[in-house]
Amino acid sequence: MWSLTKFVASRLSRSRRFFSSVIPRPCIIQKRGADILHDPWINKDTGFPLTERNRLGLRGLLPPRVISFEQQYARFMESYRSLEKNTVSESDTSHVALAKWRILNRLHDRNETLYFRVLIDNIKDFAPIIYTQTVGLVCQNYSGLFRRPRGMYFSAKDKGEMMSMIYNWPAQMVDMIVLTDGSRILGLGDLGVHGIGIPIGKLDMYVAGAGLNPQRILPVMLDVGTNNLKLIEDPLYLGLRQPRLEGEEYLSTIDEFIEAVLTRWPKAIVKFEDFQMKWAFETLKRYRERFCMFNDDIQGTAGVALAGLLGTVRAQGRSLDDFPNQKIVVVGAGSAGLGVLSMAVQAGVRMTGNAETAAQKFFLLDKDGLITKERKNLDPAAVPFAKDPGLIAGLRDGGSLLEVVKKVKPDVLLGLSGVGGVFNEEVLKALRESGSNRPAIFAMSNPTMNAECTAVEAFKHAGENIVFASGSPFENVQLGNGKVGYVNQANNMYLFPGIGLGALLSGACIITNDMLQAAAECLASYMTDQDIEKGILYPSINSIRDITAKVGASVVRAAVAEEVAEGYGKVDPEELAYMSKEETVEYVRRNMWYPNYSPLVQKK
Ligand SMILES: NC(=O)c1ccc[n+]([C@@H]2O[C@H](COP(=O)([O-])OP(=O)(O)OC[C@H]3O[C@@H](n4cnc5c(N)ncnc54)[C@H](O)[C@@H]3O)[C@@H](O)[C@H]2O)c1
Ligand SMILES: O=C(O)C[C@H](O)C(=O)O
Ligand SMILES: [Mg+2]
Repeated sequence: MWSLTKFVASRLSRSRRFFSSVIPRPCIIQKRGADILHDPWINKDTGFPLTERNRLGLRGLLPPRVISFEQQYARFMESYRSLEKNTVSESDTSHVALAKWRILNRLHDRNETLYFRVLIDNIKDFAPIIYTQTVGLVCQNYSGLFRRPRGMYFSAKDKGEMMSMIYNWPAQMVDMIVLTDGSRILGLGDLGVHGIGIPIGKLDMYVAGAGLNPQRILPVMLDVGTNNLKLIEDPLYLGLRQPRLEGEEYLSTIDEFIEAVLTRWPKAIVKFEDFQMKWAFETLKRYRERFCMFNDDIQGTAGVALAGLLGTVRAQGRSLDDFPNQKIVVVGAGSAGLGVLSMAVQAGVRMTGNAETAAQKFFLLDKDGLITKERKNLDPAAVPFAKDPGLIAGLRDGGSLLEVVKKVKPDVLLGLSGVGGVFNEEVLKALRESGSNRPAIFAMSNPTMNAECTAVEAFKHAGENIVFASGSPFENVQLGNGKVGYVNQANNMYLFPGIGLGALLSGACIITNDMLQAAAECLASYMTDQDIEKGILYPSINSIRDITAKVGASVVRAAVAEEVAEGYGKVDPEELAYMSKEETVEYVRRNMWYPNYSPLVQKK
């Protein structure tokens, strides 16, 4: 029972926590001298004050002048901006993007505090470089760019050794692991060990967007081989040059890794990222009831898309209850497309109470065209969305996207196919004729070249009245006469930070559908009617910490309501349950790490 004494004690302990987060906490270290300068977690470069230089054996190892954090920051930004200015006329955009990534990565390797501060303050400019889209290019060129390892690598050759290997990670605690096997990196296919760039980029977004402590995150590559022949034949390829493990061999390798992780850090959250569809679904089914994990491509994407679809209904001037009447054509029946449809159906069922009709207005296509009940060898996950061919006259199994758009006359066209340009001029013009008062286009495939269409193409061919969202960033489109076609970035980056932080701070033992649903609904309700009328479905990424505080709090509250919250640190589930909505947001906000130089104290 919740007692008054406990209540007062909890308030006191909360205020103690509050004060301790304002006064910089000392960081206890065991290193000394040059070792400190080579450790990006604690290095301050020329920012070490003289007292610390004396105490830590740094005197003489640095130029004599002490440069303040603000000066270091300004100096970095100046060199970054001058690179930008000097390359503005270069036609090779990928060369410029990689140069920008390199300059940020060098800082990341040297001084994490400064790196994360510049990232947080300039997230809108830097997210497209350290995350989607440049991260795709980085993965494609990984062997050439590799200088210094980051994260951990477990391979098929490490079977039997993973339990001891996990103890090689230098940090005592890990809160969040992002794991990939490199088999479906963005829309770029199997990139093998080069896919490590994705967990690194995602975790950078966790630190910037959710305030996870960078000393408690771990990017992991599970190298089970690659089926990309070009990589296997490349003598400089850094991964295993063998075909991917399959079947039981594959699953037992993942099992071994998971067991090792949970033995060392039983409360770590594991986010699965960019696994090919069969393993994405299989591992989610295998693990989701056993420990705190989620699949970002299936579940994070679904929440962001659902928030955008609900925003679209509002942008069309309809009531939210009208959502189940939206005709939605989804192109791509993979992990992301099926994840989106499943969550949209769950939302429809909640609104109508009718499971039979909830999927009726949703149409699904894969590389072989429209999926109907006549489809042979249909993946079980796609079965609920297979249409009766007689539903609309002229619809047939394998029907092309153009045929489907002409016959169905959808309100929404949503692409998660990984194929650039499939929303071509004809398709977009057919959507314009659909009769929807404000059709929406979600070209969600990444990176930019894999987007189903560009923003300019969408506004040009489907009309100026559309709502547009893409997975990778595009500039807003100038429509003439001062009118602007707004571009939204429908990317799971809006939700995974909040899902992860909410799971961590509630101490959830698993991540439930209700927690994911709460996250999506929170994001959907973030936007004002004025923004939505303009076609703005998602907030600016500049507000990512505020979004994450609210999303994270809704995840915490859902975890408590479902009784899967076990508490975090000294905050027990009862205390979580007692918090009001606002207090929960405050609790999440207060637990976000923020980059400041801490006084370093050497352990004797
Ligand atoms: N914006 C986001 O937040 C987000 C999130 C997850 C995935 N994605 C992107 O979505 C894409 C797909 O990811 P996934 O995990 O579902 O991949 P997947 O490989 O599991 O599925 C791809 C699907 O597209 C279908 N397809 C291929 N060519 C097609 C064509 N010409 N027409 C219609 N369908 C076609 C395939 O049959 C398959 O069903 C990737 O580009 C990925 O980057 C974006
Ligand atoms: O990585 C992204 O930008 C989103 C998504 O997880 C993807 O796989 O494309
Ligand atoms: Mg992904």
